[in-house]
Amino acid sequence: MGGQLPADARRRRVTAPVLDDDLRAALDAFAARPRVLVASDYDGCVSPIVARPEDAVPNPRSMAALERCATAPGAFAALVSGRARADLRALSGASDALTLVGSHGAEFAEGFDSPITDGQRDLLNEIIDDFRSISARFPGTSVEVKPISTTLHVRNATPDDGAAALDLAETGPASWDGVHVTHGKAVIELAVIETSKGHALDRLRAAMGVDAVLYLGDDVTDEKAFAHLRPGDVGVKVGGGPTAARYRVADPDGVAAVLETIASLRVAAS
Ligand SMILES: O=P(O)(O)OC[C@H]1O[C@H](O[C@H]2O[C@H](CO)[C@@H](O)[C@H](O)[C@H]2O)[C@H](O)[C@@H](O)[C@@H]1O
Repeated sequence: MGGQLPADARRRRVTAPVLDDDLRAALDAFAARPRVLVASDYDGCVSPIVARPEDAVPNPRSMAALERCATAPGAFAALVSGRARADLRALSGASDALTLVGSHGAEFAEGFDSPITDGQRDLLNEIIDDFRSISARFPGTSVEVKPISTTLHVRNATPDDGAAALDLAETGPASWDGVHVTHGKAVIELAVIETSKGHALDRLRAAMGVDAVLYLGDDVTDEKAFAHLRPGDVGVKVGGGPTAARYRVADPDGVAAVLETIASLRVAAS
């Protein structure tokens, strides 16, 4: 039939998106560096975006590839997520070989750099109360509570209700002193300390002593990570939208293809 791909190519498209030549060349060069860190965002990258945050299961191909990277000589692997670190561990099922950073880059295995003050704890509780009042008014919205932040989810609300709920959050607690605002996919998130996935990558780069970093991300918060990449690093934006990343894949299957490629190259090299 005119224009139809051969059966093996159709199968390949479903199971393994082909990486474009520029990205494939960048991955080859990256994998040849002596010490590397392979890091990815979780939601929208290793896991597809789903209706309920608690249902965000990982793509097993991506997790297997990350685990292979983590145990290959000279390679490290990390998940850097907006999730609470404990939730990230539970959802991803990551082994201890993987480095997990939660709370948008602020929460490491050792905890936070400095514990939040009593004043910040009170502020967080006020924001949570306000979010809960907003959520009670708009069906389909929900509130996620994390160690230093809270998220108002509107994915399951009608467009009008979602917009109204977000507007109340913006004009309410998002405008309070000491509150740090992150916009995401059908969410607004308010934190009581500043967070940065870019600073998290800097810290991992120094601690691991790596020559290059690969980072995959799909959301606004990942732009802080892309902004901290250096020559020889590889930034991969997942999906559409403006980005500072040089490369792009379409979706979590593309993420799996990137991670499997790096894992195979590193294992083959060893
Ligand atoms: O940095 P990430 O790992 O990408 O985390 C960002 C936020 O992800 C979660 O929310 C997003 O994914 C949900 C599940 O697919 C989806 O329902 C929601 O609409 C998305 O915004 C998570 O719940 C947040 O806490 C993270 O900050």
